[in-house]
Amino acid sequence: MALMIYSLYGFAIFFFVFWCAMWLLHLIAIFYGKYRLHKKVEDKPSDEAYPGVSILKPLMGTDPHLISNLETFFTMRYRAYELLFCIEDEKDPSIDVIYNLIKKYPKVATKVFIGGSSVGVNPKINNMHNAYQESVYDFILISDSGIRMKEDTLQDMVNHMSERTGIVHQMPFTCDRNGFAATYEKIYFGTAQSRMYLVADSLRVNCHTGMSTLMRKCVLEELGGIQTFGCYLAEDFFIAKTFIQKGWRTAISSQPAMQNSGICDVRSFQARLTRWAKLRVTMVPQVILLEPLSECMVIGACAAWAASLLFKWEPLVFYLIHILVWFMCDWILLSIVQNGSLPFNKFDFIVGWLFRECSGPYLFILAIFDNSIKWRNRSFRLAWGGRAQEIKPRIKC
Ligand SMILES: CCCCCCCC/C=C\CCCCCCCC(=O)N[C@@H](CO)[C@H](O)/C=C/CCCCCCCCCCCCC
Ligand SMILES: O=c1ccn([C@@H]2O[C@H](COP(=O)(O)OP(=O)(O)O[C@H]3OC[C@@H](O)[C@H](O)[C@H]3O)[C@@H](O)[C@H]2O)c(=O)[nH]1
Repeated sequence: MALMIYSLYGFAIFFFVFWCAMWLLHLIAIFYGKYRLHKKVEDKPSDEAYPGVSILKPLMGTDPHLISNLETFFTMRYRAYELLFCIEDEKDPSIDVIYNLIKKYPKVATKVFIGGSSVGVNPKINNMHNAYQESVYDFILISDSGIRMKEDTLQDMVNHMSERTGIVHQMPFTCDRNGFAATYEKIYFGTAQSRMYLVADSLRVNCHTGMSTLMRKCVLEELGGIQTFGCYLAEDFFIAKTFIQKGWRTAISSQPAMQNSGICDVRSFQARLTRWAKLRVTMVPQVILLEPLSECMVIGACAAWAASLLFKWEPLVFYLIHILVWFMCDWILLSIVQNGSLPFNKFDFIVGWLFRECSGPYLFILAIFDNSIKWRNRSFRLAWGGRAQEIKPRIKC
């Protein structure tokens, strides 16, 4: 009996301390976000201070926004860069889009690589490998198909590349788009994910997401090139992990990554979140406990129970106040990340936020109990540690 009482009190203290720590994370994210994001992009004294950058654009299929997203790479204000388009399938409709843009902007240095190679399991690495080998500059920017750049985004990223920094990445966020799915995506990236991303970056914890990331090529070369990471689906996490082990720093840039895919629906976004959660679970198994506990609805319920046991506080009142204050912190953080007016009103935010908060733990549970992953047109099985194996690999002619 005594053991049971001690255990109950032990759990209650653990939940209450975890709950307090989550408020600390909220505060760190808000202050760090305000300090770090959306700073004016400074000009270095001379143009020569800006190194050349080889930009790898892995493409697969088109969407209604692809042409305008890609066009932003042709109109960047940056001294020396080359655009290396990578397409695996020679019948891919994105090829026409690229050639039209190349015709429109003949002064921009571009190359097109069709066919990919087979250096590992990760199809994005396979797609980019030939372009990586042909890249001529000392810095590599890997940029996913749905990313939009401002004129000064590349300059902003390079400005954050200090002597000790090996990787500068953009914190994932989204462009303004219409509809509930777009609201849901913006709320997810601007609240739950930004909170962890900003805290992780401020504490120098590896949170590198590879959708828009600038790297030193010499370090990649020392590690054997991008093909070294082809055995992982989450190549981004392992690249940053290895850079850090070699003594390099990673940093986020001041502008977040503006994702602007023309395909925006709740189901495919949830499939993407579940895929990412599966990757995190196999790479860092501690998240099986940490992630659900860091969710508003879950930690709120645990802390309400703990507070009623430890301090005899009314649990329902505690829970409702907890949700309200969490909601307000998220609104503040989202406003900081957006840095301007939001494309939806407060009612849309309430609905989108409640949907995100209630569905988050459910999606995570789905991810834990299934180690198979579908990414675009391929399926994989994940093993502990993060290595992946393709299920029924497609035969390439
Ligand atoms: C009181 C402590 C609470 C700690 C809660 C920890 C919850 C950790 C959750 C997320 C960490 C940030 C993840 C951001 C990236 C998410 C997107 C993603 O999954 N991208 C993958 C695909 O591109 C990519 O491969 C993943 C990269 C990062 C993986 C990070 C693993 C989690 C590390 C957790 C360590 C604790 C962090 C504590 C920070 C306060
Ligand atoms: O089979 C594929 C799949 C994807 N890709 C390319 O890889 C990029 C990212 O693909 P998606 O948008 O489907 O996927 P995500 O946004 O979820 O990717 C993210 O998660 C997994 C990590 O490995 C990636 O680095 C990260 O960008 C795109 O540019 C896409 O064209 C391929 O080239 N081949």
